Amino acid sequence: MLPDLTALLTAIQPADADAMGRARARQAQLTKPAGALGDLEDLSVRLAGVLGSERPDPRGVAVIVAAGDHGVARAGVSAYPPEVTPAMVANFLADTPAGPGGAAVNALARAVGARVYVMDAGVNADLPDHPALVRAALRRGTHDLSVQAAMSVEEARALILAGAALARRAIEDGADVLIPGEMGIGNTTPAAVITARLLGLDAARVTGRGTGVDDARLAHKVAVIRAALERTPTIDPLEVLAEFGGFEIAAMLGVMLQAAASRRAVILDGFVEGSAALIGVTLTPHLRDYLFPAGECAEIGHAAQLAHLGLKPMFHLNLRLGEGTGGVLAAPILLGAAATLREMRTFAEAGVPGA
Ligand SMILES: O=C(O)c1ccc[n+]([C@@H]2O[C@H](COP(=O)([O-])O)[C@@H](O)[C@H]2O)c1
Ligand SMILES: Cc1cc2nc[nH]c2cc1C
Repeated sequence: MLPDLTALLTAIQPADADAMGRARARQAQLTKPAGALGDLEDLSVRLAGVLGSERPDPRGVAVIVAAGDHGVARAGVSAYPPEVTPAMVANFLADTPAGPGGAAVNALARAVGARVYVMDAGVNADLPDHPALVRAALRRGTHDLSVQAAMSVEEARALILAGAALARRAIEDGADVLIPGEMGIGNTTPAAVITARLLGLDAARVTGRGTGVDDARLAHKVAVIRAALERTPTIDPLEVLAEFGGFEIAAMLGVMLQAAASRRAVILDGFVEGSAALIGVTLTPHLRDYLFPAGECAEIGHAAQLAHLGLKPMFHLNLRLGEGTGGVLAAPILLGAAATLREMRTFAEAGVPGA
């Protein structure tokens, strides 16, 4: 394996089991009926393990939206044309009366106080300079994964490291909760190929409607995904990423790996993020300790990803947008879980009978 990526993977250690033990004990003494905070209790204990404290006090929340285009998008697998990808990057950066960015992720991030970072990981157009645009593109769009490798392993590695570098910047800027997000017309196709290969599932079980393809396009999409899977039998995670992935998927993987190496929490949005996470846990199983799935998204195949990760989503809102939107919406839930451990009093402290 390549040395800098090896160092990043080696730095990912299991979550702090002692802190989790103390957090679990503390949750049991807080002023509420036993178990009454439901799934927030487990979330708070897992976050205690990530941040190494039974009173976790996460600072900021950052969403890193990586954009990339896909050769396979020309094969008719999406309901929208690839020109949408660079146009949406401009939308993420646009001046609007409400503030910077006119996309769903911008509006939701403003609503919950999350900071938005935007990366060109390899879109199809020359983007105008913008102070908030992080340039990491090696070329414009991947090759068509149904006929050849989407990218080289070297390109995959470079994008992973670019994602990791931007995650380090977000952490330096104050983020303890990181949300990888993505924009890329066609990218539910690479996500489905990666998921089918790493989970050993048939293409039809993991191929969803993405932006909303009709039945005919869905059948064509399954055939394109089968063609990709038949091209190569590799199960090596970096090769799977290079053969079938996208530049933004590689960048999101880098965000996840750096967050875990730096002991920060990662909120997982949808199916495309899930495909990056599957590659990540195949590279290093400890990554799982740092992942917090937001909602179960409407894309079929997401449930199989979450089952493989052994992680429970926080809500079911039938989101199927991407951009990190579900992750941003989940941030207040995770921060709320931390606040219970940190700020609630115990039965003994509050003098409430019934401990
Ligand atoms: O991540 C998801 O769960 C998700 C599900 C459906 C659609 N998307 C978004 O829609 C685009 C991919 O859909 P498609 O049909 O072009 O493959 C891409 O820009 C994603 O951000 C994302
Ligand atoms: C408009 C639009 C916005 C998106 N955001 C994420 N994927 C998207 C796909 C489309 C088509």
